[in-house]
Amino acid sequence: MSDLLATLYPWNKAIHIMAVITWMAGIFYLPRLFVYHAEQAETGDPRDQVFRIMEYKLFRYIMNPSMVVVWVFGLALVFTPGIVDWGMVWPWTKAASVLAMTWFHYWLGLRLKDFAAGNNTLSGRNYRMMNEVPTILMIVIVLSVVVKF
Ligand code: HEM
Repeated sequence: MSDLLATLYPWNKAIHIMAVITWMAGIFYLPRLFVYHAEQAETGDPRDQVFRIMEYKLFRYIMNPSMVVVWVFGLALVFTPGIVDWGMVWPWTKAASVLAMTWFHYWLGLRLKDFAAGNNTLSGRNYRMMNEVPTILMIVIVLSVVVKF
């Protein structure tokens, strides 16, 4: 198994990075959709329906599958011999940040359900502020895996 993971390492990393790109595209875009949904579309308005469809499709068909692929191939990299040294700091900062990113993903899913039920209580400003969360996490993750402090 270890030999197979070592052989597949560059492929697993390539797939991991491709899935990261698509997951992050959704993670950054969905809160922006929520900003405009909260500010520009009253419940029942035709624009409300369009936002609901855009948000649902982005979450269900892009973000959910991408997140699963990121996790599967990320864990394959973790179990590849010689890749992660748990005596260093970077695997811990990366692990904490990816768990927080995953929490953020599910938090967006809950807000999506609020909009779908006409129960959104957050303002455009709230969503703008929450948009900073994945930005900070992404910076910590990339520094962790590239600088490897
Ligand atoms: C969700 C669970 C995740 C796990 C378990 C995971 C795990 C890993 C591991 C073990 C590596 C290999 C590091 C190496 O080859 O030295 C890696 C590479 C990488 N990861 Fe993740 N990762 C996850 C999510 C993410 C996320 C959310 C991002 C970006 C926002 C990300 C960005 C990267 C990048 C850019 C690399 C390539 C680094 C390089 O080779 O220079 N990963 N990941």
